[in-house]
Amino acid sequence: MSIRIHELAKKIDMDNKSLLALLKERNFDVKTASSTIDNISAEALVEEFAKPAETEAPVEAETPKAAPAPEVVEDKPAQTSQVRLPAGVFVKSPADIAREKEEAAKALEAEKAAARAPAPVPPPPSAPVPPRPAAPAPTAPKPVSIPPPPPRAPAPPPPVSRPAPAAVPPSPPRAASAPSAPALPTKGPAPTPVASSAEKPAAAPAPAADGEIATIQVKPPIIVREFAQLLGLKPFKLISELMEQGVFASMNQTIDEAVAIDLAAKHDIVLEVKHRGEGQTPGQQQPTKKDIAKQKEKAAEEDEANLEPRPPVVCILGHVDHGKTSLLDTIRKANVVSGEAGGITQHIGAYQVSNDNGKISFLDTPGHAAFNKMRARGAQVTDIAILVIAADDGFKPQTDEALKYIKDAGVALIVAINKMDAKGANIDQVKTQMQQRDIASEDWGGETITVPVSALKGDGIDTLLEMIQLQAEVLELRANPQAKASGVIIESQLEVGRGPLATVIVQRGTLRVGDAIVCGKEWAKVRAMFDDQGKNVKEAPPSTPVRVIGWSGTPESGSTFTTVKNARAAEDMAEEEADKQKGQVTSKAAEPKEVSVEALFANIAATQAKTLKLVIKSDVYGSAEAVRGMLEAIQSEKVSVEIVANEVGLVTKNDVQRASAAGATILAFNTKLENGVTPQAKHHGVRIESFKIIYELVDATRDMMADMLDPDLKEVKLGAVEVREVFPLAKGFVAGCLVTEGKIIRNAMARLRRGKETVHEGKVQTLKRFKDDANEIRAGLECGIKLDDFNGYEKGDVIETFEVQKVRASL
Ligand SMILES: Nc1nc2c(ncn2[C@@H]2O[C@H](COP(=O)(O)OP(=O)(O)OP(=O)(O)O)[C@@H](O)[C@H]2O)c(=O)[nH]1
Repeated sequence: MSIRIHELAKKIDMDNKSLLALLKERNFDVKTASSTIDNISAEALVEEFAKPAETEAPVEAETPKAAPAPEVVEDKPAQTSQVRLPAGVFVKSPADIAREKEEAAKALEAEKAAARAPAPVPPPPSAPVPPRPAAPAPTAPKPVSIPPPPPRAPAPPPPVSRPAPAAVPPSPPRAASAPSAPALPTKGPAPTPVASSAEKPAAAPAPAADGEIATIQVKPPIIVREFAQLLGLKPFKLISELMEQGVFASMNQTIDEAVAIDLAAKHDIVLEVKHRGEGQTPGQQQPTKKDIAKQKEKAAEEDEANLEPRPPVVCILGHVDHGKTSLLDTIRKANVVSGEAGGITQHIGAYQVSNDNGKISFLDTPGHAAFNKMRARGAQVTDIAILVIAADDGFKPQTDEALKYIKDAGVALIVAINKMDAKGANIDQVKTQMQQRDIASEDWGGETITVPVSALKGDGIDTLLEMIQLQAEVLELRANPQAKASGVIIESQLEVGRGPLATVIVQRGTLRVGDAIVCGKEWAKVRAMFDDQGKNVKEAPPSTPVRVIGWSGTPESGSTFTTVKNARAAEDMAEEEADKQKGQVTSKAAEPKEVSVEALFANIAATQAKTLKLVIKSDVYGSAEAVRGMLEAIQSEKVSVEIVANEVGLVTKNDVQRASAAGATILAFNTKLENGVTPQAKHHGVRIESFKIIYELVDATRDMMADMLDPDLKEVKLGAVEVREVFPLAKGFVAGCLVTEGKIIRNAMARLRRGKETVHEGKVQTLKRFKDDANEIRAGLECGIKLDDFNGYEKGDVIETFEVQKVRASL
C-alpha cells in the first residue's frame, strides 16, 4: 500500500515541493508530487509533523533537554516499541554527518553573504508569531521510526507546522531563516534571501555592496547554459526568465546581447559584452547611466516581492485524431470538435478553465503535419505540455515531433494516454514506447507523470487537472501583474466588422483596454478584449488568453508584444520596424550575386518551366503559414508554384484584380468571398477555389499544376483476335479471325503481331460478321477484319485493338 506525495503533503500541511525535497533528502526514491511512498513511512511522517499540534504544549517542552532525539533512533531502536524502521528510512552514517556538516557550513556562509546584501531582514527568531504557539519541541524523545531531519533541538519551537523550503537541506540550527519562510506560493513575502543565495553557485558574481551594481564580462556567443552559470542561476530558471521575456532558447542555444544585458540588469548586474579583438571601450557600447536606470526600473518590475502566482499555460500536443480537442472539450464541457471542418483542428485555440484549485490556461494545437510551426509555437509559450497519445494507436510521427518541441522548449511534460475506453487500448505498449524515448512513466520507474484518460467518457480528467495543478505548484509560476503588459501573439486574423484581431497570451503584467501595444510592424490601441467565451473583458492579468482588437494589421503569430507609453509611441515604433524590415529586404536584393554558367542555364530553364501563380487568402495567420509550407513542399521539375500573395482575410475585389494582373488563381482557405467578388472574377477570367481542409487544397493545387502540362498518352487494350484463315478479295485480302479477348470495334486502333514482332499498325477499317458489316464483335465469335490497306496477313497472326486515352501529366 502506498500514498502519493501530494496526498501526504495535504495530510501534513506541507507544500509538495518541500515534502519532495525532504523525502529526497531522506533517500526516498521520489521524483514528482505524484510519486508514491509506502504507507508505513507516510504514517511516520504524519506522526512526525502532525504530532506537535496534537500534544499541545507542555511548557517544559521548550526546555533544551528535549534535544537528544537522534540518539533515540540510533542507540535504542529496540526500545522504540513495536514500530519497525520503515523502508527507505536510513540511520545517518558518520560520512553522512560529515557531509551534512560541510553543507551546513556552506549554507551558513551563504546566509552571511545574503545578510550583507541589502535585503529585507526577516523578523528575529525571538518573536515568532506561530499559529500554534504552545507546540512542544518537535524533537521530544518520542520513539518514532523516521529520524527527525537535522539536530535542530535547541531551536525555538517551529512556528508553522510545515517546513519552509529553506529548511529542506539538512542544516544546523538556522533560527533566523526558518520562521520567516512562506511555505506555499501564495501572495506574500518574497522567498528569504537565504533561498536565493543558496541557489547561486560559487561562480556567481559576488553580490555588490549596498546600492552598487555588480559587473560581469562575457564574450559572444552568449550561450544559455554558460550565461546561467555566470548569473548564478540554474539553466532552467534562466530559460523560464527568458520565456517570460518572449525569448525561447534551449540550454545550448545562444541569445542576443541585448536580451542578455536586459536579463543581467534584472539581477542587478551590468553585463559587459566584449567582442573578440576589442579593447575595453571601442566598438562595444557600454551601458549608460540612463540604460542602467532603465534596467533597474525593469528589474524592479520583476522584483521577487512584486511577483504573484499565475495560472499555468498548458499546451495540448499530439498526433492527428488522438483526441486533443476532445480532451480539451471535455475539460471545457463545450463542443468544439463538431464545429471544426472535417473534424480537425486547423488553428490554435486558447482557453482558460477554472476549477477548485484555480485557473489553467490551455492552448489547443492542430495535429496535422502541415501545422508544425503552430505546434512549435504552442510548445514555446507554455509552462506544461500535455502530450496526448491514443492508447489504441501509440506513438505516431506527430507524437514524436511534438515530443521534440517539448524537449527543445524545456517545458514540463505530462503524458495523457487517451482513448482508454477504445477497443484495442494498450497502455503497456504506450508505456514501453515512452520508455524507449527516455520519458518512462512514473510507475515504470521514470519521471513522467502519466495519466490514463478517456476524453469521450470523461474518465481520468479530474486526475489530469490535479496533476497539472501539482506540476504548476512545483514550477512556482509567478509574474508581476503590476508590470507593463507583454506577451505572445498566438494567432491573428482579419474578421469582418472587427478588423484585424489577435489571440494573445499575456505573460507579464496586466493588459488593459486602452493600452497601447506594439508587435513588430503592427501596433494597437486596445479597443476591446474578449475572453475565450467571447465575453468582453476590461483587463487580462498574466497567463490569460484574450482576443484583442484595435490592431493596425495582423501581427505575426509567435511574436511578442509589449505595452508602450501611448498610441503615438506604438505607431512610431511599428513604423520604424516596418522601415527596418523593408531596408533589410532591399539590401538583400541589392547584394551582388555570383553567376555561374550552370546557374545561368538553370535560370533559362526556369523561365521556360511552367509556373502556377497563386493568390492565397486564409482565415488566420497560422493557416496562411501552413498553406505556404505545404505548397512549397510540392516537388516538380516541370511546374513551379509562385505565391503572388499570401494573406489573411476575405477574398476581395482587389485580390481579383491582383490575380488578374498576375495571371494567378485565387485559393481561399477557410475564408469567404466579399460581396461582388464572384461576378468580377468571372469578368476577369480569374479562377477562385475555396477549401476547408488543407490536404484538399494541396491536392487541387497539384492537379492545377499538372493541368498546365501536356497530357500523357495512355494505351488501353480493347480486345484481341487470332487469324485463322486468309481470304482473297477482289482487291487485296481479308483475315478470318476468332475474337480471343475483349471486343473488336470498327475503326479502333489495331496492331498486328507475328510472334514478338509488330508487323503493322493501323485501324480496323472493315469488320464483318459473316457477310454483314458489324460495329462490334465480342470474344468467342468469328469475324472478318481488314486493316487499312494492309494485305500481308498470315495464319497465327494476332491482331490487338486498343484506344489511346489522354491522362493528366505527372508532375
Ligand atoms: N473511443 C474514444 N474516442 C475518442 C476519445 N477521444 C477522442 N476520440 C475520438 O477521436 C476522434 C478525434 O478526436 P479529436 O479530438 O478531433 O482529435 P484531435 O487530436 O484534436 O485531432 P486534430 O484536431 O485533427 O489534431 C474523434 O472522432 C473523437 O470522437 C476517447 O477517449 N475515446
